[in-house]
Amino acid sequence: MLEAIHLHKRYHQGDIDVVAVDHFSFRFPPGLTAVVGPSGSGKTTLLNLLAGFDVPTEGEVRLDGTVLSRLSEDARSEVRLKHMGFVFQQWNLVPTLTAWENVAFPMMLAGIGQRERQARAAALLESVGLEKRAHHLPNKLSGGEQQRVAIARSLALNPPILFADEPTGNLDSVAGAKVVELLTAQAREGRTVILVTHDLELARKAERVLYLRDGRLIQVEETRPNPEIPGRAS
Ligand SMILES: Nc1ncnc2c1ncn2[C@@H]1O[C@H](COP(=O)(O)OP(=O)(O)OP(=O)(O)O)[C@@H](O)[C@H]1O
Repeated sequence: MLEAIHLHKRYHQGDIDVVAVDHFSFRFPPGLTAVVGPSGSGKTTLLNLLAGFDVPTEGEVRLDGTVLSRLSEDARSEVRLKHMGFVFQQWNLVPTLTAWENVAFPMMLAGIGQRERQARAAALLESVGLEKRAHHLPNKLSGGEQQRVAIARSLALNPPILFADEPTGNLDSVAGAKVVELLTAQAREGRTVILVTHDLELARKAERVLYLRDGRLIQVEETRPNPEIPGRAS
């Protein structure tokens, strides 16, 4: 379980202090949670704190009880490798590697043997509908296809948590809808998926929407009942 407790992040910009995240507390349950807010409201800073890329000025992020900011940077990298997957607005695929090699790459870093890498990369590309594009280089794929490769890659080590920061920002609406469908499918499988977006329509496809303003969590909207929670009407 990923949990933010009184998370606070202040930056110094010259003589002034900027509060990017202001005493944010939330427990992220499994399923799809969207984070929305205007530009500068702290969405990316929040994501960086939750993933342990950055450390808070006050407060803490706990992952299954472990406080991320008390770990060394190396230990936080290890936690990310084992527990978190990332999908960004820019697909960040390695341009000289094929779709298949891009998906297999994190598995190589994690020391997974070649046969298992082959089988898992093939299954992941199939799950995003790209088995026929496995041997294409990224520049031979459309933006939507590249993003689907990035999703397959983010799942390579089977992380329980998936962060997606504006994953549809560079895509047309059809390709964007497909990406959100894939993220929703991951959430249904029990992953904790955190989607940062400007797009309210997209956000409302999530089970809950967190509204940020000036770094503060101003509203939590439950958009649809979670069928996993007994006793709630569907
Ligand atoms: N490294 C930094 N140093 C100083 N100020 C920063 C830094 N990173 C972010 N900020 C400030 O913190 C605030 C929140 O920024 P952040 O990028 O988290 O917002 P955002 O909601 O992700 O914006 P956008 O939607 O435009 O990406 C802004 O006022 C920004 O200028």
